[in-house]
Amino acid sequence: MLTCTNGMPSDQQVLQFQMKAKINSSKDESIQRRSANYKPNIWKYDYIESLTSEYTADTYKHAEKLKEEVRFTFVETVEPLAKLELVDSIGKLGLATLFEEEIKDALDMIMCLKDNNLTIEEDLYATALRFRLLRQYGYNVSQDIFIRFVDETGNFMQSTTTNVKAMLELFEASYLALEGEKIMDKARMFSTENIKTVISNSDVSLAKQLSTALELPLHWRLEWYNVTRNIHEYGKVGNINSNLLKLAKLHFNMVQATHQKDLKEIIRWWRNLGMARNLSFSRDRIIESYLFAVGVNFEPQYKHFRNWLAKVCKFIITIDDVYDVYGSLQELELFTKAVDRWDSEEIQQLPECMKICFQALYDTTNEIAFEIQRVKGGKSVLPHLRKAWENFCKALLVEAKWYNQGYTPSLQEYLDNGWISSGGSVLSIHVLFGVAHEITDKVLHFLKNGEDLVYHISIIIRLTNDQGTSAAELERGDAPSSILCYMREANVSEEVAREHIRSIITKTWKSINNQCIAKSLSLVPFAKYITNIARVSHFIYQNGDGYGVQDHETRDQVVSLLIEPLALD
Ligand SMILES: CC(C)=CCC/C(C)=C/COP(=O)(O)OP(=O)(O)O
Repeated sequence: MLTCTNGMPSDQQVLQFQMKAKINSSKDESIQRRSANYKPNIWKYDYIESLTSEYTADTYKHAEKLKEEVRFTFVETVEPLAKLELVDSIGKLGLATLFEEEIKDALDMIMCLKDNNLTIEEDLYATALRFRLLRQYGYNVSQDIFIRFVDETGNFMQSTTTNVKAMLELFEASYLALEGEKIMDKARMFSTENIKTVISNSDVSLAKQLSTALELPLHWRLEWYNVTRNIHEYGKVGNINSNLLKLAKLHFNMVQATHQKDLKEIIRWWRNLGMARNLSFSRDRIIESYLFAVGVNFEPQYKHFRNWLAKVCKFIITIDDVYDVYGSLQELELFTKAVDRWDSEEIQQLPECMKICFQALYDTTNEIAFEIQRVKGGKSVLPHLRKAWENFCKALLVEAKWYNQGYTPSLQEYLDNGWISSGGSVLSIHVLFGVAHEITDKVLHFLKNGEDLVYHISIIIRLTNDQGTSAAELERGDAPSSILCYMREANVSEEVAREHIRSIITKTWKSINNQCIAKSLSLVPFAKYITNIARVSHFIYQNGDGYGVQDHETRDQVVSLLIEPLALD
């Protein structure tokens, strides 16, 4: 364990830890390989491959009937606040993709409303809900709708604090802020403080609900990852349209059944590839990689997309382990060169497992490029995929060099490289091609046009990953993380550095909101799915290394999302 005086490691301590695990840079067999001590995979592939879930034509007919009933509920619901709550429930129950037109009609109508048409009694709650939903669906509503809750000093009025529901909704709304929106900054600080006060004075169940909200705002969460919990909560409260709840359960099970089929295919691919056997130092986490892909896009018709993305996640992690755990600097330089030239001749001098890794990356990427071409048609994507892997490996090499030299960069220097080593660009480019209907010039144009969005999403991955994994990495003596860089640069404790990193995450989300809302990028489907990458990352690293360590939230999420169907009644 790294023990620090005043919470801060000394230069000597940091160096000691880095040296303890330093890679021997010779290439002969006596090389002293490191170990990250990753535990073996916990999932029984045979069991997952044996899962069956049958949905008959009758089930589909029943779901269609329920859909019609819910459509009718949209027509019947005329009161604005009730309409907003319906749209909110539909999203939280994972049904938004079934009612896109109805949601658009409802929000178009809400967008045109004058504020005083909303229920006076629940004014702040209704206003905040309206703001959040409109921005979530890409409408550029102004922060000024909150002005009437603010006093002459610019602060939110204390009289609003008595309504917990309103405070919570204000908190959620504040995370859809754009850069420079002062009222929304005040809203975030004011609601956070008040919710903390309520937590200290409330019963266990309310305190838990509020603490969960404070941990991660809705805007940073994936609706699909929370769907079973929401179905359960709505069922408990009991004040929800029963057709909506029935449809949500049925829809969830039907989607889960398609995911199980995809997952079996991925498992077969992974087992045949034999990488887990040959690269035993690396994390054998194919199920978590598939969960990642489901988080980015769960919609059943995007089967190919999930297949490609799960493979990409798996390679990001494996290659990261090759650079962080296994390879000597000389070996990593050769590996990077091979990826750069896309040529297996370059790897002949490498250890067997690195050859296998390169060959598997090479074959899989060529296959994905070929399949994208076959399924979508249009321009060739291979040069773009290659470039993304090349940049990723080059960024990992920079980190390996820092590590070898015992060098800790400034936070900015670290981030200038770390956004690329986060894998954000590799993931985003596959998302872009994976959801496009055809690879046209317009799609390729997004590679330039969407650069800022990809950068900010990558920063979120990098920082959430560092928040979740830096403690273990520090202990192992890995390359520096953003937290260590800031601790050393600003000479502050780990706690202060973590707070600073959290504030950069909040700021980065505002830039993402700017891209998606102010520049209307959220109307482009790619942007929505690319943004989901950041949300998956928040989930995975929220309480530690949810990817590498399989005994926490990620495992529970795999079970509830991919393995266990919901009881229908
Ligand atoms: C699941 C996916 C695709 C995550 C993307 C983030 C990433 C590059 C993780 C690598 O593992 P790590 O935790 O060892 O990170 P690093 O070595 O980059 O700090």
